[in-house]
Amino acid sequence: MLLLRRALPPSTAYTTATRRLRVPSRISTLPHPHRLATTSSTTSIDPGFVPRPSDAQRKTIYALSTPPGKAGIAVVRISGPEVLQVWKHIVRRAEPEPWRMERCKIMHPTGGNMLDDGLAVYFKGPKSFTTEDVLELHIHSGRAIIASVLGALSHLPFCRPAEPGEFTRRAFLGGRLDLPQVEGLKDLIDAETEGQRRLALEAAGGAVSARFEDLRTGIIRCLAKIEALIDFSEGEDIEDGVYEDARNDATTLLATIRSYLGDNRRGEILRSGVHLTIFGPPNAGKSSLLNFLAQREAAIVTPVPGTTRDILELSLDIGGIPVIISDTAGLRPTDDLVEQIGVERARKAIQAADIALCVVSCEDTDATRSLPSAVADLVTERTFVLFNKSDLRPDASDNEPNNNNGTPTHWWTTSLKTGEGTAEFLTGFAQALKTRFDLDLDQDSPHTPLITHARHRVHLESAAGFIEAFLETTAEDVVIGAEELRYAAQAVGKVTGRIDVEDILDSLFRDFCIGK
Ligand SMILES: Nc1nc2c(ncn2[C@@H]2O[C@H](COP(=O)(O)OP(=O)(O)OP(=O)(O)O)[C@@H](O)[C@H]2O)c(=O)[nH]1
Ligand SMILES: [K+]
Ligand SMILES: [Mg+2]
Repeated sequence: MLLLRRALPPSTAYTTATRRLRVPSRISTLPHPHRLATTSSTTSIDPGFVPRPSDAQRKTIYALSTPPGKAGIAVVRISGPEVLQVWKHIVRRAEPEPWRMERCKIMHPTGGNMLDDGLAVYFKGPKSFTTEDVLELHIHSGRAIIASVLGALSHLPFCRPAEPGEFTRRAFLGGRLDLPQVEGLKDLIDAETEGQRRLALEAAGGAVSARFEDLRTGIIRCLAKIEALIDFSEGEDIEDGVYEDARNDATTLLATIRSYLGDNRRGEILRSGVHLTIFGPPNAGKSSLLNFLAQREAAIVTPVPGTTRDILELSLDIGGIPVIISDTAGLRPTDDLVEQIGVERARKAIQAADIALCVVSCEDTDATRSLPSAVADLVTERTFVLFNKSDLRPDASDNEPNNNNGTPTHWWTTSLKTGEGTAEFLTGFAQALKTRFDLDLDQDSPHTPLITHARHRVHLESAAGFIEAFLETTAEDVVIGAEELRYAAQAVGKVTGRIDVEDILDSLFRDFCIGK
């Protein structure tokens, strides 16, 4: 069978028979050589696809949408088909005017007692967050009030408490949000730095999805050309050069995907944080540096070499960039079993880091600034160097560090004891990180990284693989070529959660310029 040529993940398996039913009739009446070739018994449903439950199965859900505790207001959100019933039972008024805040008494549905004096707003579906009818109750935020309102809702048989993330899930299922927007929304709530906020806002607003969708449509356009060649042989009913056109399109698309993938993981790093490992010989001042950056006594600092054993990890905001810093044991040969384990862990942490900062005491280096042998070999193009304890060697030069392997690196000189050079180090280091990861947070960068989750990278890599496979086929293999493109489109579609190639293919096919 033709499709066995490449091992395909089961999720991309495709039922050609069902697919073909939706191709426009004037085309499907023609012979399809690949109809026989690509029949498969597996279904085309992606494991990530969640069928939309019917309204009958869908209960009305409620939850407190603000953090619990004492505050000015709390918002209880209710979503589902019975929202107007909820209104009737606990606000006890005529039907609400949609999207208008109303002052109201919130009543217990069975007893006659009033629970709070608050505000309510009704969002009529589909113009709501979940696309269902939504009611928001703005009440005073206090434990007893919140408990009484949630308790009252639990008395309504058609309501149940929402599961974690269920409002957003319904927004996704209702088509209000696609997957990058859901991810963006979560990242936005989790954002702790300016860079994270901007990146997440872009995703939540749909700009990221639009770029993935452009890519997917581009692949499908290319596929439409190949499909046309299958249905009409070139030169007969169809313009010349269509095959070449499709190949050129595919080459451009591949270059675009490659450019997205070759982003040094900027988006993922900006979202989840730069992993920075501090390393160096014992007593260089590594833990002192961690404490200086954290502005608190997070790590134990003593004059005893070998003080730090375990890795100590902290998350910090350095110039708008989230940085996860690891302080490690000083590197030296040792007979102490515990210290040996610490040194081993330090080496692993250096390897795993996005960036390493090698701290060396000015006392441990000479006028040529040769790095001690224990650390010189660990310097790579991802390493920055800090010469510390400049107060102990006022005569120290300011030469570039010499690691004997010629790797150029950024370096600074400080005294963490007197504070000399620390301000320059801080600004220089933040700038070096921005440059390193191409994170220009000060301007509205036109080249915001596209990939912010490992999931995006996996699907784009797989799409690139399929397009490459298409480019390896020849004009005689158009049937296989079309399948490769179809898989490529599906791989990109998995990023946004849209995997149905046929909808778009059909419409493109209809517009496709076929000779009269
Ligand atoms: N004179 C001077 N002493 C410093 C400076 N920075 C740190 N120290 C001292 O150097 C000693 C070692 O500092 P640590 O921060 O514990 O060094 P470390 O590299 O973490 O050491 P280990 O964890 O043992 O590998 C402490 O007594 C610090 O107070 C500096 O700039 N000048
Ligand atoms: K020490
Ligand atoms: Mg230490």
